[in-house]
Amino acid sequence: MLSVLRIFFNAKGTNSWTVLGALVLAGLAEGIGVANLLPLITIMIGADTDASPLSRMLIDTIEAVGLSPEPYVLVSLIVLSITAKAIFTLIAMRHVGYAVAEVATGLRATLVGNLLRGRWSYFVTQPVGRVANAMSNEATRAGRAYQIAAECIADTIQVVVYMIIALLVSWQLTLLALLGGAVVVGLLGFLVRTARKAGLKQTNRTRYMVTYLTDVLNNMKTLKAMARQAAFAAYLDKQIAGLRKALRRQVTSTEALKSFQEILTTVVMGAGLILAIEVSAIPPGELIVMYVVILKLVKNVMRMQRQYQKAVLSESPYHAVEALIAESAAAAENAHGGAPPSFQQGCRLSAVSKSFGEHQVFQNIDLEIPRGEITVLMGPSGTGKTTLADLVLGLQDPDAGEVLIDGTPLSDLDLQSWRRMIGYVSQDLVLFHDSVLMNITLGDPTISEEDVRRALELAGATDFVAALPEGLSTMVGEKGGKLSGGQRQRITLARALAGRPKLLVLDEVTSALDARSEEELCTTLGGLTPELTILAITHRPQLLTIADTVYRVHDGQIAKSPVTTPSARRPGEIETAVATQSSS
Ligand SMILES: Nc1ncnc2c1ncn2[C@@H]1O[C@H](COP(=O)(O)OP(=O)(O)OP(=O)(O)O)[C@@H](O)[C@H]1O
Repeated sequence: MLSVLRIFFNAKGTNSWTVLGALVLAGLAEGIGVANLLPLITIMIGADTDASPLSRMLIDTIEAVGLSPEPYVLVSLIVLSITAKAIFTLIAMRHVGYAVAEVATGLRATLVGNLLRGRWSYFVTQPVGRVANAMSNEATRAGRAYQIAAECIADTIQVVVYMIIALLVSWQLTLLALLGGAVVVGLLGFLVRTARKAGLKQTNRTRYMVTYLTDVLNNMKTLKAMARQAAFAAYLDKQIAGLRKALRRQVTSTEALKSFQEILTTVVMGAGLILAIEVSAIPPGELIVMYVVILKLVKNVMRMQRQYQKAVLSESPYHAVEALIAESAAAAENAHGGAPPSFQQGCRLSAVSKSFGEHQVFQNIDLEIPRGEITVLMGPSGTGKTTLADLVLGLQDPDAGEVLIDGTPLSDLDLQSWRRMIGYVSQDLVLFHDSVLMNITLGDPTISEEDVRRALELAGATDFVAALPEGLSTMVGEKGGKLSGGQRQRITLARALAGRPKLLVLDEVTSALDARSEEELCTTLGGLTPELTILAITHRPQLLTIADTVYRVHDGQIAKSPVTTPSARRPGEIETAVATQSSS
């Protein structure tokens, strides 16, 4: 029950105290209505109204407000009370309705915010499918969990109200009824536990399945090309079978609870009635009212248990989203200073060391990226070139040493402003499933169509974009699948240039281009300096022809490669440099 209360009171964007207040008022109103049945029935059967303390108390109250305890007064009171109960319940559930939407959207908004603020190192450990599942399926179920928690609490309040009324009529019979109820609840408790397990299984299986499916879809071309779908399909079938079993268990356990409750309640109530008639000396009027009250009480206890079963069934998605929110909040990017960045001299890495776990990528390295020049990083695969770029972008933090921008540590600068000064082309040629235009502006309203056309021109993409069926509005397909690798590369370069950056960071920007396009692009890039500063990572020789400085990354160290500036370059120098790096 604690977990249900936690969901009810902790869910953000809800007005749980108002809901609780309205539910308590609804419970009280219903209590007054039902309690008035006692004097009504007592009068109707001509029994002594003084026989029960509750009956006497109600009649005294009615007389104290100047009314007489006539049947029409009592019936009117019952009608008024039940109407009030319905209105208060409606008020509570209207709030719950709003809250359900708030919980589902609030969880999503918090999760998105946390993920966007998260460290890159955290993000790369997160399967996309897990996040997608949390955003869609789990958040929706979590919103519903709030509603069920509220309904469960409403039922609990009603149980308490009926218990008080029953106690006022006969505490002995009430205790007997509660004992019977507790036996039924206890006997059927295993069905609640089964439902909880089935709910958890559904949540976990769905998460695994969506995560796995996302990976399969991302790699569909490779799987199809080599006809390797069979193993993946078998794994998915297994997960689907597990999910089917969990869903079947949920329905079976909820239906079984309902049916067993009905049987056991009838037995307990029957036994209780016989006991009351045979053993107790309760007057008939009171006995009828008592039966009505206790029947209601037991029914409410049973409904409360069914509602509780539903609540535990739906608590796992709520907790799953909460766990992801807490995890992503803890993985927020380190707080940086708020100093505005400038880029007049350039960027420098000073005595930087960086490890991933036990694996030391760099130890005490220095690197200069002077403003207005082209700095190229080369070296064998896996030696840390991308990690170096990530340090400059602030996506990774150094373990020791500093990244300095115009002499100021990056940790003192406003990181977002620094990144707004950068144009970045990543190694992955993945585009958004959207138009060419959207893929270039990334939704930034400050980038004009003029900026886009200029960027396309610089990236050598104007002609092929113009030839697309709908030009800039052409949809590029999933991950840009309707474009060739080279075309995607030009779009990503245009995207990097569209925001008129001060520093361009290019990770293997020519890898998908043919020799002629690569040469053309290098000429274009050479022409962008000195207005623009370029840090480029490459395995290919062409970029070296325009480089001012070439660094070779190797064995945790970085060294200036003996390649001179373009103007002083000797024949064969580039070929030697490339041969040295690929032989490492
Ligand atoms: N987030 C990470 N967690 C753990 N290890 C990582 C992470 N990122 C990179 N590495 C490791 O750090 C090393 C350097 O990786 P990096 O991607 O920087 O190499 P690279 O020189 O750019 O390689 P390539 O030329 O193949 O792109 C590799 O051994 C890699 O496995």
